[in-house]
Amino acid sequence: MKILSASQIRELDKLTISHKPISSIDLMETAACECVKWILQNLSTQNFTILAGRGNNGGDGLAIARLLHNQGKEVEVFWIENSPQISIDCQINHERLPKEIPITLLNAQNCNLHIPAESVCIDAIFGVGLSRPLEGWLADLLKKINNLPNLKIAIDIPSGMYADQPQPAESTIFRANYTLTFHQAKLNMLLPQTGNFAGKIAVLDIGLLKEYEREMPCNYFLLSENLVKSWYQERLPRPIFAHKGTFGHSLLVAGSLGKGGASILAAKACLLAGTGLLTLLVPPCNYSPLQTAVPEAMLLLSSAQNYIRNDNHDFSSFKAVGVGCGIGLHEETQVFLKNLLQKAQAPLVLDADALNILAQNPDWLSLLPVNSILTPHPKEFERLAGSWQNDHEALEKQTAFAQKYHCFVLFKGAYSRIATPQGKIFFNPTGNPAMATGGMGDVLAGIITALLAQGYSPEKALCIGVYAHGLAGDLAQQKRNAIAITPTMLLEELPIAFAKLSVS
Ligand SMILES: NC(=O)C1=CN([C@@H]2O[C@H](COP(=O)(O)OP(=O)(O)OC[C@H]3O[C@@H](n4cnc5c(N)ncnc54)[C@H](OP(=O)(O)O)[C@@H]3O)[C@@H](O)[C@H]2O)[C@@H](O)CC1
Ligand SMILES: Nc1ncnc2c1ncn2[C@@H]1O[C@H](COP(=O)(O)OP(=O)(O)O)[C@@H](O)[C@H]1O
Ligand SMILES: [K+]
Repeated sequence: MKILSASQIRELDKLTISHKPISSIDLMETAACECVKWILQNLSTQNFTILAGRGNNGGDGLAIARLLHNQGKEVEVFWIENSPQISIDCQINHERLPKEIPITLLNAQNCNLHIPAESVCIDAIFGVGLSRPLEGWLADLLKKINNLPNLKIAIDIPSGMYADQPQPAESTIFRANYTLTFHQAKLNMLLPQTGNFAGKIAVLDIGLLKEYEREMPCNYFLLSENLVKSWYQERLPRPIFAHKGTFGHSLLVAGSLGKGGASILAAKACLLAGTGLLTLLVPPCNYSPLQTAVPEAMLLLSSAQNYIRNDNHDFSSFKAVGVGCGIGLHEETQVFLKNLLQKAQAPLVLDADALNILAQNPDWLSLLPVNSILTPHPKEFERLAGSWQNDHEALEKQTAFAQKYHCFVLFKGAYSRIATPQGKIFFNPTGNPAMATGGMGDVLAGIITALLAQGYSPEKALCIGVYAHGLAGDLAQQKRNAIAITPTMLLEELPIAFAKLSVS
């Protein structure tokens, strides 16, 4: 699914209104109905406080107030005089508001509000029409509301957040628990500096015409379950006469003294993600735990006791190579990596210390085989590509890096994003904060390597792997409503995540 800019969304709104038999006021009604449907399905609360502006986002808010009132909910409205202009559809919805709903006008002179603690606070002040940062009494009002303990829901986008522009530092933004957004998530909701303000995102379909969307140029996409399923199922069902050789032989180069766990996690993930055969190149110090924890894996041993060195092993039979989890930065390990980059015949996944070694030897980036996959977390990416002032600059750096070195760059975190050498960015919707525990990335590197070994293209292996990893993380988190999950808990759910992707 495309992540359009605010101006493209407005254009799509207009095209829908002019080509579909629907007026703008009816489109607003649809949007409000979808919000109310979501609220009734997800919350049992009786009281609602609506903060409405004077643009179309405010119009949505006033329509939501009416529809909630019609459902027997206790509703009160604060109408915020942010501008002398009132949009036509907002005015119509103001006139449609039942008299029983108390409405208070808030402006610079009168900006006191009291919201009962049990009331859900709905933000319909500004939508994608925000044209400048919030200032003065409006900014103060939002700060005051942000400090209240009430459950908060933003309509379309939290007020004060730009949809797709760099957010000025120190901006005041409504801090939502949930954002009910129309048609698609907006770019800034998926980026670390602004995304926290959106809370959990629910995308509501309001029937904007998809055929016009197809024509709109766009480099940003959100991975959808359907797309990932269709890619994953390209190599399913497994043939009846399949054998272990059918699904590729993976090599994982992982581990060092004190980091043997990384190789175990990556190895287990690689096996569960379906590699036919697995070999690990490890230092002898990790030998016994690995043989015990992962008896399915074959081992090649480094000639150095505690780290990996360049021993001129023959890697020609491997279909995919994952390198980096827990390998450390020993100079001989660095020589090994350089040699691997020069001789690699199979697609490569570079994670963790393989990336840190590259950051220490930037000349070697030119040795990266075309279409290699790099999986940095933000700190690792900063070491590779330099620091950034804001999320949009980080996005540009990620895109430029992938294009310059003709590689795939996964920038990990919430809404992990994948940059392709062609300049596209895919955001991943699965995963959750309970996954912020050490070793999660090792599991992911093992999964992606296994998918490459099975013959998926680097782009598809990466997208499927990231989506399935997050899905397994969601299943593990939901099972126990856990605040934190371990990589081992995620591994238990991995077969279920892949099973979900196997059915249409
Ligand atoms: N048919 C449709 O199109 C549909 C649209 N839908 C809804 O419309 C929303 C977009 O509506 P919108 O374009 O009217 O803009 P909106 O965000 O309400 O605000 C504009 C107003 O705010 C003002 N303003 C801006 N910044 C300000 C600031 N910092 N401080 C103070 N004022 C500021 C600005 O004033 P101005 O910049 O002109 O001074 C103007 O008055 C969209 O998010 C969705 O919720 C749905 O109903 C589906 C159908
Ligand atoms: N808040 C979050 N939401 C979604 N996914 C997360 C979150 N925090 C961490 N993850 C995922 O967990 C993994 C962490 O990887 P990484 O930082 O490399 O871990 P490690 O180096 O400990 O193995 C990434 O795939 C990341 O996307
Ligand atoms: K809003």
